[in-house]
Amino acid sequence: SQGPSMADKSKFIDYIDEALEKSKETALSRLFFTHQGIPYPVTMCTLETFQALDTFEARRDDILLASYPKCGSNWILHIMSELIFADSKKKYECPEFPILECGDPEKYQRMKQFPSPRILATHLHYNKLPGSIFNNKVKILVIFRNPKDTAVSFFHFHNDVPDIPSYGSWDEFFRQFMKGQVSWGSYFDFAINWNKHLDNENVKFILYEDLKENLAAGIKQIAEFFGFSLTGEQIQTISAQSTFQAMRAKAQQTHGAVGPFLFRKGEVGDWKNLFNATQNQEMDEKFQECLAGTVLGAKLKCESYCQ
Ligand SMILES: Nc1ncnc2c1ncn2[C@@H]1O[C@H](COP(=O)(O)O)[C@@H](OP(=O)(O)O)[C@H]1O
Ligand SMILES: CCc1ccc(OS(=O)(=O)O)cc1
Repeated sequence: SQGPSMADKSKFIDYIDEALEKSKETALSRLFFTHQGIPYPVTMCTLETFQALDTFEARRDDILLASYPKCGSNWILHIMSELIFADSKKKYECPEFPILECGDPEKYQRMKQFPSPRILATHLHYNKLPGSIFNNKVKILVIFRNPKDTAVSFFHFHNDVPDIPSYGSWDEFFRQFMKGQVSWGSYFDFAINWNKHLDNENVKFILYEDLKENLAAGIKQIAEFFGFSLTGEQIQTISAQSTFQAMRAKAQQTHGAVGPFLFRKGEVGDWKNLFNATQNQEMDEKFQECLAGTVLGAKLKCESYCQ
């Protein structure tokens, strides 16, 4: 690849290896701690880091990628680093674990030294982001995926990665997902919260399923939003390097032991393999209750992807 070499993600791999090591000793019943009403995994987040997050100093040219877990954050991270490489010819180094709220409390001090543009990923609800993001008018790309495939991907992540605490069954995971008793809380609360801000001038929405349908078109939109001017050929090159197959082939090299699980199947509609009719109806009703008639409800195109 001529790109920013995800092979140089050693910080990512180190951090994940450490989290997996902690996970080995963590039973599911002890996985979460609650902060401001939201459960987070103790293997990834700490109270001290949340407190330090208030001191994080955003920059106008930071790139914030916001998503609920399993909506494709590693995909978008890769695309962004390729875009930066194409624009600047400088390899994007990933100097910290990219999820803003994960890591040790000193990371925000270290981040002051990193060159712009910095790519920050987050699973936080809009109203939990540090104020400096808004004060500095950081551009935010929000990635959503239909809730049914998101739940199925989340379940597999827990139950397939050997060191991550498993759920007793899909039915058990589904119950907890619907109650919001999973890492980073309820998909639907996350969605309701972000829905109110999708029209903000610094916020751009992108749908996982749309990217799957037309990757080049999605990458072009992302490039335009962040002000990168790329040729059609550059967009095509990045598309070819960002397909599921291309990323999965390098997953171990780029993301370490967890790589093949982070790039598991990459399909739309996998939910049909696990949802039963009752679960399907329950999620449809929850969707209606939380998102019917909203901007986000329409943008998720559930009539195409969740029915
Ligand atoms: N290039 C790509 N194309 C399509 N899906 C991708 C992808 N890269 C990652 N994904 C999918 O995004 C999900 C992980 O999201 P995250 O990066 O936020 O943890 C996984 O879904 P599946 O478990 O359904 O395969 C993964 O396969
Ligand atoms: C161990 C629980 C866990 C860890 C990481 C998660 O999200 S992400 O893969 O880092 O996006 C979710 C749950």
